[in-house]
Amino acid sequence: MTRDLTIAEVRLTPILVADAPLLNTQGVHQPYTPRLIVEIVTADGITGVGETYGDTKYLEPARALAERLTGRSVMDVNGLFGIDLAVDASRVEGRTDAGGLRGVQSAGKLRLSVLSAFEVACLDAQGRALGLPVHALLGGKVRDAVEYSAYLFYKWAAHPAGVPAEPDEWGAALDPAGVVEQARRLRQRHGFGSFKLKGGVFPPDEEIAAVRALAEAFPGHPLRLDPNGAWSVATSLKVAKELGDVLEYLEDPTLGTPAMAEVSAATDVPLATNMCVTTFGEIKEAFTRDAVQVVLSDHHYWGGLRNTQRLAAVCAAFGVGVSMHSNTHLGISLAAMTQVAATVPGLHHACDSHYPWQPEDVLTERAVFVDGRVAVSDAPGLGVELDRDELARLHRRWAEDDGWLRDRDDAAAMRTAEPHWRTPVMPRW
Ligand SMILES: O=C([O-])C(=O)C[C@H](O)[C@@H](O)C(=O)[O-]
Ligand SMILES: [Mg+2]
Repeated sequence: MTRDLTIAEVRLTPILVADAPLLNTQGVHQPYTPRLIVEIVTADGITGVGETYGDTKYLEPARALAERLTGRSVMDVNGLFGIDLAVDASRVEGRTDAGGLRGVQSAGKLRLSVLSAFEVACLDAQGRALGLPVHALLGGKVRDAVEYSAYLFYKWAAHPAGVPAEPDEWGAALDPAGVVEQARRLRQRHGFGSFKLKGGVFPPDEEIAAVRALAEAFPGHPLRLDPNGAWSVATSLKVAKELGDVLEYLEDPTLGTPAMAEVSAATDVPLATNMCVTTFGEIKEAFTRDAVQVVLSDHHYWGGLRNTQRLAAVCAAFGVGVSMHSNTHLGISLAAMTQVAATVPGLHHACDSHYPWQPEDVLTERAVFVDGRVAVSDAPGLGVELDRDELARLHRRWAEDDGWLRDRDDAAAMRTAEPHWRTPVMPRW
């Protein structure tokens, strides 16, 4: 049967999803975070879905792109990336994003972050039309399940008093015992075998103590610590020395490729990054200086699933490991991450995912972790179905917001509890 894969309609639905009071070096997560759900509908009535950041700066170019897609084919993904998509560079150029902790912002990265959701939606639609899973469109899976790590956060028991929020079931984690307890619960619930602690929140000695406590509680399990560049070179080396025997890798201990290269030259602990290598243009300097040993890809800002595969190929050529970074995301993105991760031969580290922290989703069925792994779906497309009632409910929440939650800002969220808080000057320690 011949199908008409012409794009007939594009639907964009910005939503606000509940988020826990997770701490990072910039501040704390807001009680709700913006995401954008993209639906691409073909003339035949097949709908493909994608997901990306939902802040205003992403919504504006997403709307402009959506308007230009009708009449094109969902098969024309190369053409999609050729569309001249204007983004307002003055909103991003040279700035660090206010919560995402994904390195320096640029117009190019913003553009790719938008395009990635459309690419995923096109691939989902293609797969549904052809009766093939997305991994088959990407060359085929090399594994049947993708391993994820438990993403541990220092956190408050609740969002600040007076701030509307959903109930939190996890409690506080503000010291080594709290971190270990959180790790135990995440492992119990999802079977995770490796653990990543989001650091840069407390002075390094406290975070070293938390990682030591994890090593005692989970002997032999891979551990990572990620302060998002909050440390100087000297502090990074001190932490590397003290934790070298238990760390799988240290993630972005310090900011920028030159400083990472200095740390890397003086320690045997592998360094991972989702901050100094975030675009193809940043690879050459980082790899030739041996600044990083593992790149944490993120299909959102690397520009989709095919670019993730390209990144993995470049990493393989340089003998650099590859794994995946995560921001707050829902099940569409988890499905996309799992589909592409299934196709990457040299994926030797468990991927990051915030998904366990998201009590809400826009899918009819939540993704499940078994032994810390998500099974690779062989159903057509991404293998997920939208829950339209839930999508509408989360969109209403976005529509009714007065604007303060529509742009993620972890420092602003922190100020609701600590009015004098400012985004810290780096390095903090
Ligand atoms: O460096 C990382 O792994 C991240 O940036 C992940 C997230 O942004 C995380 O730190 C967060 O959401 O607070
Ligand atoms: Mg990181």
